[in-house]
Amino acid sequence: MTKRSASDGPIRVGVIGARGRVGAEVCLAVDEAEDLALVASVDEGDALTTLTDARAEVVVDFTHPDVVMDTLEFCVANGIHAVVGTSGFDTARLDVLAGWLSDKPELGLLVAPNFAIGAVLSMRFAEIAAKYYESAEVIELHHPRKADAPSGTAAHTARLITQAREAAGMAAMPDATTQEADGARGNLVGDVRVHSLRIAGLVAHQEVVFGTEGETLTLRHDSLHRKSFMPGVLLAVRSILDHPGLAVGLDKYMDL
Ligand SMILES: NC(=O)C1=CN([C@@H]2O[C@H](COP(=O)(O)OP(=O)(O)OC[C@H]3O[C@@H](n4cnc5c(N)ncnc54)[C@H](OP(=O)(O)O)[C@@H]3O)[C@@H](O)[C@H]2O)C=CC1
Ligand SMILES: O=C(O)C1=N[C@H](C(=O)O)C[C@H](O)C1
Repeated sequence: MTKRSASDGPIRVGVIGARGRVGAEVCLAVDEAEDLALVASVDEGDALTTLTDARAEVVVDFTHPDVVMDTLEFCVANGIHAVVGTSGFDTARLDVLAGWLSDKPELGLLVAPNFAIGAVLSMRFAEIAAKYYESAEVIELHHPRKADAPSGTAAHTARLITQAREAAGMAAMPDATTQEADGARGNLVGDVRVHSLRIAGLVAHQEVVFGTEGETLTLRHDSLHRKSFMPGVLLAVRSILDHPGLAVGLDKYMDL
């Protein structure tokens, strides 16, 4: 793959999930950006060859956890960089992606649990705070049409906190619960309890609650509109050509 230069013109972008809640916003944002060209809009029922026919250089995927892996296999096989917002990535899936990329080291593949800049910062702040507090739990609140629980952002946040606590050699969190109704204490991701709310009228929100003797710290982020994800998506599309390999989290493309 030869290096791209400014004289090559706008970056050719394909959007997958283009008629969805987030994908439709991505199409608008790409269309409005002078340095980007929306060359393909793909949704359920459309052939992925639409992307290769349109010579897309970068795809942005906001679809569904059940379909995203097949799409990414197609992109990697066809040398298309991928910016992925779709949730549902666990370690096993990330390992599969890394395996595919081993034959295509020049390709960039970003899996970002959340593109809102405040959410990225909030995850970083949670990672920093983790070693100072005995207790930490995550509450994520989303619109009721969301397919997956817990959210990708909450799972990623919980893993970051778990890793930071492990690195600091912290003891288990205090919790005297011995009798528990199913789900009452949430879902355990790593060492962290995650509680998922689905409420009509909401978009995407998260609180991370830390506590220790005599004080608590609450980190809260609110996406009030899906436009909140667009600056991060555009940053990723513009950066991915210079970031070969698999990256998890938009922070990998930021100066954090
Ligand atoms: N990382 C981030 O910052 C964010 C991530 N997300 C994640 O993005 C994903 C999409 O969210 P959202 O936009 O709300 O969901 P939507 O259901 O509104 O959009 C998904 C779109 O993908 C389409 N689709 C389904 N299957 C395919 C397929 N095989 N090929 C192409 N398109 C397909 C759907 O079509 P149809 O409706 O006909 O099935 C729909 O138009 C979710 O996993 C969500 O968690 C959401 C917001 C931010
Ligand atoms: O489905 C959503 O809406 C969102 N999904 C992502 C997630 O699972 O974390 C990102 C954001 O929370 C919105």
